[in-house]
Amino acid sequence: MRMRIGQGFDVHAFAKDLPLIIGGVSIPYDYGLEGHSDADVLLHAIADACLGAIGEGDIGRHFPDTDPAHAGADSADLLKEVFELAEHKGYTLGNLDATIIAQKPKMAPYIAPMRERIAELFRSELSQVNVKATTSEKLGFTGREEGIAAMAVILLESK
Ligand SMILES: Nc1ccn([C@@H]2O[C@H](COP(=O)(O)O)[C@@H](O)[C@H]2O)c(=O)n1
Ligand SMILES: C[C@@]1(CO)OP(=O)(O)OP(=O)(O)OC[C@H]1O
Repeated sequence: MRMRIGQGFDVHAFAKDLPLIIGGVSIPYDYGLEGHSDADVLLHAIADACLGAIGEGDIGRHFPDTDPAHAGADSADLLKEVFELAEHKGYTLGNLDATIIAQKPKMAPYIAPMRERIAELFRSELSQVNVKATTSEKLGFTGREEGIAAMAVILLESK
């Protein structure tokens, strides 16, 4: 069996009057995240991890933020395309683990639906996907509630 590991990291800034979508799940909150796409910071970190594992660069290379075609894109569609690239190379998901770094809002109620959505996008079992959240104890840009960061590690397997 061949195994490939990848890691990803992403940050988006909060802005008023935008929807907050993380891990493909809409979270009711006073602020959303700014971006060229729907700014789903978690799915972007996971997409970068997946692209890293297959040696295919990063999300900005595949979906440039200068391309109007991706304006307001649903990041689930972008991640689906990224994983299809991995599938074409013969890979399936081994497992993935991700962390959302956010002072607010509380992610705990949304972790289960995020895992379900991500497992669905990777055509995998729930047990292969783990999502965590942490504050940064009020330190740094996440602590000042200026934005949200996410990181992900992925293991892809091929027979
Ligand atoms: N935005 C967040 C941040 C954290 N959590 C949950 O709270 C636990 C404690 O967080 P600390 O940063 O104080 O260690 C953490 O383990 C998460 O379960 C959360 O739901 N949403
Ligand atoms: C996803 C893309 C493309 O719409 O735009 P953003 O939503 O700004 O997100 P980012 O994490 O900067 O990654 C790459 C982009 O090209």
